[in-house]
Amino acid sequence: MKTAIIGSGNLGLAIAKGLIVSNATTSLYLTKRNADSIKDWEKYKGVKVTSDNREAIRNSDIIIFAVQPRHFENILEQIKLLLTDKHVLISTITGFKISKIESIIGKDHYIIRSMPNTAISVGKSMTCICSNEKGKQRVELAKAIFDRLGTSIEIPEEQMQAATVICASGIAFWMRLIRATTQGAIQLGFDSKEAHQLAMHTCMGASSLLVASGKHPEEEIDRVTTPRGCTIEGLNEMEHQGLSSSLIKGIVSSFKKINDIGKN
Ligand SMILES: NC(=O)C1=CN([C@@H]2O[C@H](COP(=O)(O)OP(=O)(O)OC[C@H]3O[C@@H](n4cnc5c(N)ncnc54)[C@H](O)[C@@H]3O)[C@@H](O)[C@H]2O)C=CC1
Ligand SMILES: O=C(O)[C@@H]1CCC=N1
Repeated sequence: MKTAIIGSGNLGLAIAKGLIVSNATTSLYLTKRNADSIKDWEKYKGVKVTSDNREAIRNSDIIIFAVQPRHFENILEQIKLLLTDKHVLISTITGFKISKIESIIGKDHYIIRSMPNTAISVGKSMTCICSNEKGKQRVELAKAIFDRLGTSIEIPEEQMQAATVICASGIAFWMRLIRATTQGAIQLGFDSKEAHQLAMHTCMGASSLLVASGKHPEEEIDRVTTPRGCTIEGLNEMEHQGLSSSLIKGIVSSFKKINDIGKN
C-alpha cells in the first residue's frame, strides 16, 4: 500500500502515526503547506514530507485528505487531472458531502468518506465510513485499513454528521469527563499524577467491560451500586446536577454547529 496524507495537521499526523506504528503502509507521503515544520517525520522508514500535493498523489494509491473544510475544494481542483483508476480517495473532511466531491472531480473515482478520531494514533479509533457508488468496490479495503487502526463501521452518508459528533468530537467530550474525575480525585487527596492515572484507567476499564460483555451500561452499573451505598449516592447527585442532560445537550449543540459547517 502506498499512502498519501494531504494535510498533515492534528488528524493527519494522528493517522500517520497509526499507519507507521502498525506497519500498515509501504510508503507514506505527508503533505503540508509549511512542510519544514514536519520534516522530522522523515526519520520513519518510507515517509516523505513535501508541500507538493501533486507529487504525493502521483506516487501513492490511497489518498487520505485531512485539511480543513475551506481548503478542500481548491486542493481537489489542483489534483483532479492527476487522478487515475489506481487511486482510492478517503476524505476525513467534516461536512463535505460526496456529491460535492463528485461535482469537482467527477463520479468515476473511488470516493470514501471517513470519520476517524485522534485515537487512530494508538490504533483505537472508532471510524465510520461511507462511499460513492463506484467507491462501494473499495469499502472493504477502507474497512481493512481502519480496522487495523481501531474499529470501523459502514453507515449511510446522512449519519456522517452525527458520527462526527459522537466519535470525532467525542474524544474531547470523554477527555473532559476524565479531567473532571481527576479534579475530584485530587480534592479527595490524591496527587495530580495519581489522580490522572486512576481516572484514565477506570475509564478504560468501564469501556473494556462493555466492549467485552456487550452489555448495556445500566446492567454493569447495577453490579456496582450497593443498596444504600456510596455509588448510587454519587450517581443520583450527578443526575440531580444534570450529568446526562448536559451531555445530551452538548451533543445536540455540537450537531447543530456541524450542520452549519456543512452549509459553508
Ligand atoms: N482533529 C480531529 O480530531 C478531527 C478532524 N477531522 C477533520 O479533519 C480535517 C483536519 O482537521 P485538523 O487536523 O484538526 O486540522 P489542522 O488545521 O490541524 O490540519 C490541517 C492541515 O492541513 C494543512 N493544509 C492546509 N492547506 C493545505 C494544502 N493546500 N496542502 C496541504 N496541506 C494543507 C495545514 O497546514 C494543516 O497542517 C478537518 O476537515 C476536520 O473537520 C475529522 C475528524 C477528527
Ligand atoms: O471540531 C471540529 O470541527 C473537528 C471535527 C471533529 C473533530 N474536530
